[in-house]
Amino acid sequence: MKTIAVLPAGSVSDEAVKRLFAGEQMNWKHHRLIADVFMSTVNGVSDYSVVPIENTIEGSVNLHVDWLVHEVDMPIQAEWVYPSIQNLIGRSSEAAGEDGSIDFSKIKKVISHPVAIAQCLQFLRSELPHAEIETAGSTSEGVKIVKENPGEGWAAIGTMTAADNNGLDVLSQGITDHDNNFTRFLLVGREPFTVRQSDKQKTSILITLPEDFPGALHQVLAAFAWRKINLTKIESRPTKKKLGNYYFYIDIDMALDTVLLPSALGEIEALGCQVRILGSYPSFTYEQLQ
Ligand SMILES: O=C(O)C(=O)Cc1ccccc1
Repeated sequence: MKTIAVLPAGSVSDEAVKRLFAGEQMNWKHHRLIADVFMSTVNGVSDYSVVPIENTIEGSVNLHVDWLVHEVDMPIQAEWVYPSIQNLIGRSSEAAGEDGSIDFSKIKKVISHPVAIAQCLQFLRSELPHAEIETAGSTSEGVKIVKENPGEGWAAIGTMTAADNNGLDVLSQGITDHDNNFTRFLLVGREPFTVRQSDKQKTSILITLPEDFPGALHQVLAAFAWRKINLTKIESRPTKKKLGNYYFYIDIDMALDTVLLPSALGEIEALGCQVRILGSYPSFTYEQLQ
């Protein structure tokens, strides 16, 4: 049986990976922090780690991209999309106004994962401008902290599953600032993912440009363009070695063994660029996982 490292039970990641492996017997290893989720697979304790990498509202989760790029050398084996529906969770008894309805002014502190907080900023600003905001390692950790501290008037942002698991109330449902809030997750590990098949394959690469080469990025993009290779994402991130030095994180809509792609990467290397393959893997839409 395969072992999967993921943020705690009731987190968005935990709900998401259970959809990817629906119907399979797996051994789950829950970790409080994303660093521990990564290290579990690096150290051979788990077969795969689950990494939320990008969100409709927040864009890339930079901390997680940086872990993938700088801290570990573990290939991406699958990607899939899952909705992040966030809710304000606490105790109705502590948040009840005179007439029994929820009175947000009674909530003194809101605790959650930074990405979940970022997804609900407008809600927090309009409904809870007085509340202190505290970050946690995951949404489910925030909910657990609220459970463990009755009488404080604290609330968390998290999933319905976490509210149920901890016997807390949903004070406000669906509080993200935009509907259609989806998160893209990566499965990283040493072995290919074979539980499901997809007709869509993607490849992720990092490209570092040579210094003092005007037009280098243009030439890199040209190598893809004239072969009609579709890029689904390109993002620059600091190399962390020197201020102003960047690498490019590129997602390509094609498997690595498709003839055109190795030739494009060869051309890019011939320009003097460094190319690192982060993985070539099946991609699943939310609909495919129903
Ligand atoms: O904290 C969680 O529940 C996570 O899985 C991280 C996260 C937070 C917000 C959106 C997507 C993933």
